[in-house]
This record gives sequence, structure tokens and C-alpha cells, in this order.
Amino acid sequence: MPTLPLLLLSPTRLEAPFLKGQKFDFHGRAGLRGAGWVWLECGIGKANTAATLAAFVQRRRFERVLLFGIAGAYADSGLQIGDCALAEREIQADLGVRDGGLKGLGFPSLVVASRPYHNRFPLDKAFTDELKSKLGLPGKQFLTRDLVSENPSEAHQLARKWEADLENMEGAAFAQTCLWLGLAGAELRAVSNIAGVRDKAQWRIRQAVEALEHHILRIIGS
Ligand SMILES: O=C(O)c1cccc(C(=O)CC[C@H]2O[C@@H](n3cnc4c(=O)[nH]cnc43)[C@H](O)[C@@H]2O)c1
Repeated sequence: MPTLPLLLLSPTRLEAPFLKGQKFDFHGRAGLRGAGWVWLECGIGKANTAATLAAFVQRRRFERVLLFGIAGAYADSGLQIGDCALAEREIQADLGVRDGGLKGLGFPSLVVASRPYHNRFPLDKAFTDELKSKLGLPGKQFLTRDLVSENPSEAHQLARKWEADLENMEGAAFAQTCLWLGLAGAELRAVSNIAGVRDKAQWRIRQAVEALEHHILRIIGS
């Protein structure tokens, strides 16, 4: 059993309104301390996420880190609005050449224990499997990019090209940072919208956050 607190990250505090704990501030990011867990807002996007996680764990000990938040589901993923899933792996879709990603440039973005990683980063298998079975959730392929899909056709092409189920803006940076620093990382997302649908009237952020609340409170045992 882990004795160190679980580190929880979410891009914004709007994705974690249900967490109650002792407030703290980390370089302008909101944080909370609870019994057996610490939550930190990491900011939207890859640079915010990687920098915040790396800076925060530099002087604090954690073994397990869970990124959670809302996401867009690709139409053929089998996921509906309000559904949750855990990442089996994250795809960094912005790096390298259009056809071939970083392999097309001929070098990896990360090497850990002699293994090269280009655009695909696995989440920690043991931690992810434990959460899948505890929460009864599926494992899916998550894709991360800086720009959100702006129409169904763009979303469809990305999903097909990368064989991805779900789109977000932080996860690949999180997975890469966890691999690099030797942290056991898992990622839980709730579907707030269908990727490529920009009409906010069709988004269900509250429903997605309620789904996150259900699972996160089970994880931290509240
Ligand atoms: O204005 C838009 O068209 C638009 C489209 C998608 C997402 C946004 C956001 O402001 C949310 C960014 C935030 O939430 C995650 N997220 C949620 N849905 C998606 C998505 O379909 N594609 C990418 N990211 C999504 C993301 O991880 C950010 O943290 C606005």
C-alpha cells in the first residue's frame, strides 16, 4: 500500500469544485491538501502541465499522480457525453512531421531505460489497471494537442490517423513528465463534448464534472 500522498492534478479548478481541503498557493496555482492526497491546478495546455508537475515534485515526494479533467470524445470512440475513461496511453499529436510524427524527424522526444518514446506515452499500467477495476471504467487511447478540433471532419481525421478515442490538451505532457521523472501516472477524463463540436450549447461540463466527482471521491475515499 502506498504511504505517500496521492498527487491529483487538474487543468483548472472548475474541474475539481468537489474537493475540500486546506488551501495553498504554488506560484499562483491553486492547491488543496486533504487526508492522503494533495490537489494542484496545473493550468491548461502541455507547457503548463509539464512545468507545474515537474516544479511541484522537485521538493516533495510522491509515487502516484492522477491527472483528471474534462475532454472531447471522438465520434467513433464508443464514449458518450458524461462517460469517463482512463488513458492506456497518450498521444502527443503536435510533434514532428505531419505524416510520421517525431519518428519522421529521426529522433525520440524521450529515452527512459534505453527505450525511445516518440509521440506515444504509456500511463502506468499497474496504477491504471487498479483504477479501471476499482471504478469499472474502460481504458482508452487519449490524444493531446494544442489546438482543439474545430469541426467534425478535423476530429474524424485525427481520430483515424492516430487511432484515438478522446481529445484533450494536457495528457501527453503529463504522461511524458511522469515517465521521465519515474512517477506512476494515471489519467481520468470525463467526456464533456463530442470533439469537433464547437456549439457550447451542446457541451455538458456540469455533467462531466459530476462524473469526475463520483470517481475522484471514491479514489480518495471520501
Ligand atoms: O471554444 C472551443 O471551440 C473549444 C473547444 C474545445 C475545448 C474548449 C475548451 O475551452 C476546453 C479546454 C479544456 O478542456 C479539455 N477539453 C474539453 N473538451 C476538449 C476537446 O474537445 N478538445 C480538446 N480539449 C478538450 C482540455 O483538456 C482543456 O483543459 C474550447
